[in-house]
Amino acid sequence: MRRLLQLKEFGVAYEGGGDNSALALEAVDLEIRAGEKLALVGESGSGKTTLALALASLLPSHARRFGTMAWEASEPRPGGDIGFVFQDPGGSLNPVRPVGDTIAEVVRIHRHQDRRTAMRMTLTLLDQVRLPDPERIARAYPHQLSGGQRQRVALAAALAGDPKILVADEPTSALDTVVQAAVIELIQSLTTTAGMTLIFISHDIALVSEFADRIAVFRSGRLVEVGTPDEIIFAPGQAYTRHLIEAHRAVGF
Ligand SMILES: Nc1ncnc2c1ncn2[C@@H]1O[C@H](COP(=O)(O)OP(=O)(O)OP(=O)(O)O)[C@@H](O)[C@H]1O
Repeated sequence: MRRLLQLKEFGVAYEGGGDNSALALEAVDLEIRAGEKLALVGESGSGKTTLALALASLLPSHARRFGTMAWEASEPRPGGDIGFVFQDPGGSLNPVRPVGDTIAEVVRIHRHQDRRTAMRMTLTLLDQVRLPDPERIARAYPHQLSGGQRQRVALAAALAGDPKILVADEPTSALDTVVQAAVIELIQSLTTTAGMTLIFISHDIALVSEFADRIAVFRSGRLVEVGTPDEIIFAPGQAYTRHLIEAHRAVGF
């Protein structure tokens, strides 16, 4: 697989008041490959979201980056080259606009289309994320949709810019198990078909081992280990990874 990006000694610190400059990521060496499904796992606060935001150049202004992040091609544009799906789909949908308008705006801006074409492409996107009756969904406001429908709409909005990379940050943790499985299957098949790189953030190592090409395990801002699901699940090299797996076995994995 072609290399997309190389991180070397990469880190991020959020600068607070006084000496409170907290290291959210530290000394990360990681290669990301074009078209792979890379899962970032680790407990809350381990730096997964910080890494995703850094990749998309979306870190807040009080964050300081160090080390190197070298893209093979030109640095991607957030919203266009990189699409984001968050845990709470409400965050990427405007509560006072029909969802179709939100998606169509992304199509207009990033695919340079006129209004009419953008709306037609929006209906196609809603169909691709397997929402029945796209016309009706496009006219709906976010609060009129179920959690699973909202997450599919958020996925359509993330795909609207025709991204090369899709970052999904705990996209299913607010959904029930059945809907969760369907949304994951959808993300997986859409990214595979499009040859898109998927960066999937989760604290659930069992969940990601079902579909990821590689799993990167983070703890306290450091990359603990990275490998294929077989390597990570059946031959973890680090005690922390074993602990994450045991924690899942304890609840029936
Ligand atoms: N905007 C911010 N300003 C200051 N500190 C932050 C900010 N965002 C994150 N942090 C801190 O950086 C560290 C890493 O947080 P991050 O959100 O990247 O972790 P995470 O692994 O994605 O966690 P979670 O699974 O809970 O989303 C944490 O200590 C967090 O408190």
